[in-house]
Amino acid sequence: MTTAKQPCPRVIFVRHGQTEWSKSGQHTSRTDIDLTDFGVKQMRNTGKHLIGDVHTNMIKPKSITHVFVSPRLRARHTAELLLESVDPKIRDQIPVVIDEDIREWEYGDYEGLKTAEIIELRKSRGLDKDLAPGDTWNIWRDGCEGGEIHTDVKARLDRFISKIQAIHAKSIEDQVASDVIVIAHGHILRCFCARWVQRELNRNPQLMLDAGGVGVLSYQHHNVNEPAIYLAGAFTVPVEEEGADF
Ligand SMILES: O=C(COP(=O)(O)O)[C@@H](O)[C@H](O)[C@H](O)[C@H](O)COP(=O)(O)O
Repeated sequence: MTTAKQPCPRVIFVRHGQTEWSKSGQHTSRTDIDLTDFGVKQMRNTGKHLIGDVHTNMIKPKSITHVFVSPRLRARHTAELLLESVDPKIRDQIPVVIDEDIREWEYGDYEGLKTAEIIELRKSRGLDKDLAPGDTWNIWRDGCEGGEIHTDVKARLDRFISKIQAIHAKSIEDQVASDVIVIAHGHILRCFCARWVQRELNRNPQLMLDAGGVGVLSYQHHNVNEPAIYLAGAFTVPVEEEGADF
């Protein structure tokens, strides 16, 4: 731990922009669909506001130490759009890593289905008949047939989080700013936030994230052993006089 006045390392996570299936509510994991035209506009605009050198930009390009991206096209396209307005001399120095550990929860047999359709499918297969009245399929508790259950997701996310925390530990030691950007999907990013603060994934962590949504994780007391969800993370006004440029 250090008391130096470097900004505390952060993870800025972004769910990819709108797709036809995020719009319709179909479960999308391996299906490699692209953003809609609106999704493209959404993420280009988010990039301009989020990343830049004026005080209203939350992320300064030089502080970006890594960008981790899900292998799916909608996430990779979002990454390109977010970084589009960064000076190419800086952008070319930023490691952009495609990482399988942050791919979407594998939905298996439920790929492409809406929640109501999954409930019907399971009923037709004789599943869930012992549930209490009003209770239905719940991905957290029940997982996905032919896909992943919460323990699979937990294992890969814990590995992913260790990679980020090693980058951040080094940046604290070197007393340099470090923003890691993670671009992925609805379920996996909610799981990622839950695991960041050591919550189990066998129940709904009750977090919301729309397509195009942005959130921030960091550490209390500038200490990688104290990961925290940064509730005011997206507020762009500097919180201390030092380093403020207005
Ligand atoms: O497919 C999902 C996320 O993938 P991506 O669009 O690549 O981020 C899921 O999050 C579904 O979009 C979502 O769970 C589904 O629409 C069910 O919604 P709900 O029944 O309201 O939880």
